[in-house]
Amino acid sequence: MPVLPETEIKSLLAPYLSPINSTLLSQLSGYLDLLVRWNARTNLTAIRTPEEMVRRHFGESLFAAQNLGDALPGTLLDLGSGAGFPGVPIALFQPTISVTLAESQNKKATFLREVVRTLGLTNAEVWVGRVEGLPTDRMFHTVTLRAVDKMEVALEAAGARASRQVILLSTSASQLPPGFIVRSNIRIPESESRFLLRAERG
Ligand SMILES: C[S@@+](CC[C@H](N)C(=O)[O-])C[C@H]1O[C@@H](n2cnc3c(N)ncnc32)[C@H](O)[C@@H]1O
Repeated sequence: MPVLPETEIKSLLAPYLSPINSTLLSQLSGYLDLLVRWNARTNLTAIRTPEEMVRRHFGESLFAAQNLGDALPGTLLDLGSGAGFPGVPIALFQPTISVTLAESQNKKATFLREVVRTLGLTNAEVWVGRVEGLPTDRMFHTVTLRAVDKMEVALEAAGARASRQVILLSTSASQLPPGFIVRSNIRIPESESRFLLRAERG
């Protein structure tokens, strides 16, 4: 039995992504099952209910994927991916992008590998470790950041790896990596104070 019926996942996601195709819906359902099961024994996310996981984690990530659309070419680094947000939903939504999920905590990286394997995500790979440890010449068109602690340090690492743009899913646009300019800043649905910000290399 899935944790939530697909019809319920679809209606919870409606403010963030609509319409939603049946392949994506079934992949998200599989992802949710894994997340709930793993989260019961190892702490991957502080959000505990499946409904909130769908709204907050899947919804915000898919909202970014849909709104950025053509602005998401080539390669993407999800810095501090945690349980896969926003990188995994973006990889599911846009199979033409090659996504690297970077996560320094082993238990979360192990979960990410399981997600990639179970969902058959051929356009995603997992980097276990801090992004600062990636080969120095490894650059990405886009770097995404969501809820990463020590934002100043994370922004510097993001700026060093992004050849084109950084995407922030956060409460504030007060900080950006040096040399980047805000191109768009959209409020996330069902939230008063969370924004999807895109900043390009100036
Ligand atoms: C609060 S979690 C958020 C995870 C996810 N982005 C989300 O929105 O649910 C932040 C994650 O970033 C990881 N992290 C922080 N700095 C990192 C770095 N420099 N390289 C790789 N992972 C990092 C931490 O291990 C942690 O799992």
